[in-house]
Amino acid sequence: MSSSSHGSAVSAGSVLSVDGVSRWFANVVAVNDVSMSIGPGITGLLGPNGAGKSTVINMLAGFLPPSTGTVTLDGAAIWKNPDVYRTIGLVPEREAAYDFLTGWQFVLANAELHGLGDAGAAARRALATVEMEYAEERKIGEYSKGMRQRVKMASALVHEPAVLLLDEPFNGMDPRQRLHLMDLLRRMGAAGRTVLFSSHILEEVEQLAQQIEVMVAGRHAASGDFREIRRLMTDRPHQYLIRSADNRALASALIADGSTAGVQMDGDAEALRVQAVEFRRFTELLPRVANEAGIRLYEVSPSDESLESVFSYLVTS
Ligand SMILES: Nc1ncnc2c1ncn2[C@@H]1O[C@H](COP(=O)(O)OP(=O)(O)OP(=O)(O)O)[C@@H](O)[C@H]1O
Repeated sequence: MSSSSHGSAVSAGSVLSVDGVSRWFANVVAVNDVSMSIGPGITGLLGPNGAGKSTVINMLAGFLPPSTGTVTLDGAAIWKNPDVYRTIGLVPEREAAYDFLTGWQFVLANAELHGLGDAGAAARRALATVEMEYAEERKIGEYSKGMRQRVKMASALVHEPAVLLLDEPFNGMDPRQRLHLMDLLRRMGAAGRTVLFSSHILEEVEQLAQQIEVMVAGRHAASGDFREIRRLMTDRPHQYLIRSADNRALASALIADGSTAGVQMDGDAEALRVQAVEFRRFTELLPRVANEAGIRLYEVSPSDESLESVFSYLVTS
């Protein structure tokens, strides 16, 4: 189905605003003074597990009130505002336990819950959008992970919302299902919808999102397009583990050059741990210094490349 077939019901240009929002559960601060604005097109909410992504999405969907601050859609408070709910669709992370229903029954029930005039037509349209008509008579319990995701998506789309929120939608999907969903979300974004999806996988977000919001440990760590986020990540200091024919000589040559922030010897000079000041400069510097000193490099591997270390760099910088 082409995106233009949804066009009429989409009030293009919806903007979600999170202003000075914190949310705590007993003594756990899940979201800590976060402000962000999410406009039309596709935005990725990136962060490691426990960063507070689901909590933000649940507040944006009207499932959870903020403890302090405001969450609004086009200026209207979202919490306890049924008018706003009518323009928001949520694809939750958790699997709803409706395995005994067929895809058709599940999507139709959602259309009826929304009180849509012609619930049958709305359910048919939503199932066609996610290309699930072929399996609509089968029970959800028999669906693959990707099919479940699509049927959840259809039920979030029955009322043709201007805003679509998806919590970790690519979790557990195979590459083909992932491409299919990406294509679908791109069409939603191109039709003027405000699409926000969460993920802890940078590559996923890079491929799809024009705008990226990064969260770490409840805080808003960075915001921008993927080039800006990439730049923040590659400009940060990097640690490398290096083995060479003469680690001591290489250490002195690197220290003499002054472009490294620190050089440490591991064990009995079996390896070097080098703190590079800047990624690009270091990748040019290291082979040059080694070459000039006549030292053969055996191994150069990044030692702090985990996503968490990248995120914590962003959050402390
Ligand atoms: N209902 C709740 N009761 C108590 N603590 C909660 C609740 N919801 C979330 N938290 C806590 O808030 C923090 C943020 O959780 P949240 O689920 O929002 O993170 P997330 O980024 O979505 O992570 P994940 O990808 O693992 O779901 C975590 O420490 C979590 O344990």
